[in-house]
Amino acid sequence: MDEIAWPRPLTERQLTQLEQYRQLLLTWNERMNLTSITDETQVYVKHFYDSLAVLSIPLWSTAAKRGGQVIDIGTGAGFPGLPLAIVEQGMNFVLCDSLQKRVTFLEAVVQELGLQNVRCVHARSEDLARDLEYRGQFDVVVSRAVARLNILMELMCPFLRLHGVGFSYKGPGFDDERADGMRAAKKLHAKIQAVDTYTLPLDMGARTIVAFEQMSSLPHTYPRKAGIPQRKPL
Ligand SMILES: C[S@@+](CC[C@H](N)C(=O)[O-])C[C@H]1O[C@@H](n2cnc3c(N)ncnc32)[C@H](O)[C@@H]1O
Repeated sequence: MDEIAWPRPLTERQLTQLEQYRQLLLTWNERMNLTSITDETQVYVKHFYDSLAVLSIPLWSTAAKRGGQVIDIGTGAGFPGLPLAIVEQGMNFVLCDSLQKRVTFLEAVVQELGLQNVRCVHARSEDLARDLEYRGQFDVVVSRAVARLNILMELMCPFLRLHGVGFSYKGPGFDDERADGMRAAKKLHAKIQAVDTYTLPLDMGARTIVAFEQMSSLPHTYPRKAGIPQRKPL
């Protein structure tokens, strides 16, 4: 994909791993529902470039310097966590999804690409956040296309260490989520630190990443039981 100016220059090895990933995605997509995007250029732009867009946000580097533990909530076919793990091989990634078949696919990709820095976990994030091996253990939490911000923050914040940073990937229309997101942030002791809107290469649309920081420890009542954050958003 020569025509793409990546958020950071990629090595030949990273480009090869992305291409291997694309091919596995398309092959497995024939027998399970992983993505509706199958055109080569669109996979590169709407999945790979979009996943890596966070690398341009200064808070990513700050959080990465503090420590290298990252979790992706509702990763699906691996976005944004897996392209990030390919590029940030010095950081450790947990990819979490509640659907077993997607986790099986991710494990196959991780093995095929020989990635040493990725662990795949089959769980609902509300349950995983009660496990002390995961709760409050991450410098960075990422998530794309899982829920509205006020719901999502309740799923993401419990994984953050003090001053850890969450990055929520949104479509172009974030404005209607802003007020609800701010209200949820307050209850969760988090602060929205940056809202970064960017345009995908080749005019493939606008996207937004919302970055928030965990300012003090999260009340133990969060997250509420699985399903409640979605039914009764903060
Ligand atoms: C629309 S897909 C998005 C997948 C991927 N993040 C992307 O951007 O392509 C949402 C994914 O979140 C997962 N999911 C939804 N709620 C979840 C929860 N509470 N815990 C873990 N995974 C969840 C679903 O199984 C699904 O794979």
